[in-house]
Amino acid sequence: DKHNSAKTGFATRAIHHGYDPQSHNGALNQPVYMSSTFAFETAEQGGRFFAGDEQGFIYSRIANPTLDLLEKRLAVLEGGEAAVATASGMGAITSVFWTFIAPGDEIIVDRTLYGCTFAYFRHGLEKFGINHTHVDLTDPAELEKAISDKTKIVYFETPANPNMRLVDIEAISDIAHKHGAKVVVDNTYCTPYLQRPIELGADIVVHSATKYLGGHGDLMAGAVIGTLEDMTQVRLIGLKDMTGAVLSAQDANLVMRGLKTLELRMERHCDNAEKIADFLEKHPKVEKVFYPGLESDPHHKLAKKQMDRFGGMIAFELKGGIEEGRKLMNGLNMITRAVSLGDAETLIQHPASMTHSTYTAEERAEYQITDGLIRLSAGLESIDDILADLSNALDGDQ
Ligand SMILES: C/C=C(/N=C/c1c(COP(=O)(O)O)cnc(C)c1O)C(=O)O
Repeated sequence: DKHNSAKTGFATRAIHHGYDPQSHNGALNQPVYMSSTFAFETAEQGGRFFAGDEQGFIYSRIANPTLDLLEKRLAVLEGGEAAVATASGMGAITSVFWTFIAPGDEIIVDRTLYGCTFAYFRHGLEKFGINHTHVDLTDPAELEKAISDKTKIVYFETPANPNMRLVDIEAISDIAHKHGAKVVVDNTYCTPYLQRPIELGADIVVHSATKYLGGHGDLMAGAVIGTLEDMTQVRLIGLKDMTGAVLSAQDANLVMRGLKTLELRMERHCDNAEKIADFLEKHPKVEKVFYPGLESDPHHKLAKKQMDRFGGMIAFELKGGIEEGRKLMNGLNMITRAVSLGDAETLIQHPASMTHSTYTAEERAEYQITDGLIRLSAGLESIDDILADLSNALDGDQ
């Protein structure tokens, strides 16, 4: 229909792509197919669907019409050919690796990863004889040194959760492709509104749609975007047989509702984060702020090159380390002490003891996740209220 073209604007595609109300009794909102299985017209048709000789819905662990529309939208927004929706971000990540990796394969992963992704490599894949090497991918020369023709996948987040380090997607992809490795980028922190790794050379993008894409803290979901060939394998091997991490039709519908305001929300997340980062950088009790939008940030130049704006995530350290950090977090009234990110509510947490507690203290030190680091997800509240809450917690009499 008229909105299938990738040439329309981001918000138009997020709202209209792949759906024509006239094909659904005029229903403006897409129907939610709460159906686990699908009827075949004839026994022969069922056989043709299973054999792949004819396209049709069989069973919702394989595909579902509601998920199909979400997947079409995510693919067109990320600039990929196809997508697979999953029940969580970890479901997306593990479905990719279980599809493409076998014992003896080598993978190269960045030093800084979300805690459970780190645990999957360190305590999961290692049990199955997959050799993974942590490389500081913020320096492409380090990848050049570590990669070999046995390397199957190069994996990273940019900006990295939680310390906001950036990886040059184009430079890393060039090196990885010289050795025949697939580049998998976790684009959760940016969303395709701010950054499109496939346009920069990545092969596969994964998301925790639990975060900005859903955007209202009311669902768990994930997504994988890439070529039709790769996504067909992720669907039929990784998702169908290896993880079963199937997203419900109801939550797929909620993710699509989130997508309709993604452009609006990311603009406000960025507006608020820029003001918060500026406030923190100027505050006498703050030791260091990690935000790619700050001129002082070592990754600022790369951020301007590969990100359209600088995102809603901030990391910072107070003078006096985690003791002062805990006092700050406990002194907040509106800003919420909670893990996760990308919600309408501004969230604050302590990675070393929470989202990244899967690392040992030595690993955290080695992978630049300091004990004093605080992570803040800038929400959509009125900025004056956010700054007043932070200011009171920093300076107020506690
Ligand atoms: C509590 C969860 C946090 N993060 C999660 C996360 C996942 C995993 O996504 P599910 O939680 O499985 O949807 C994947 N990729 C990235 C960059 C993430 O931040 C958190 O950091 O606060």
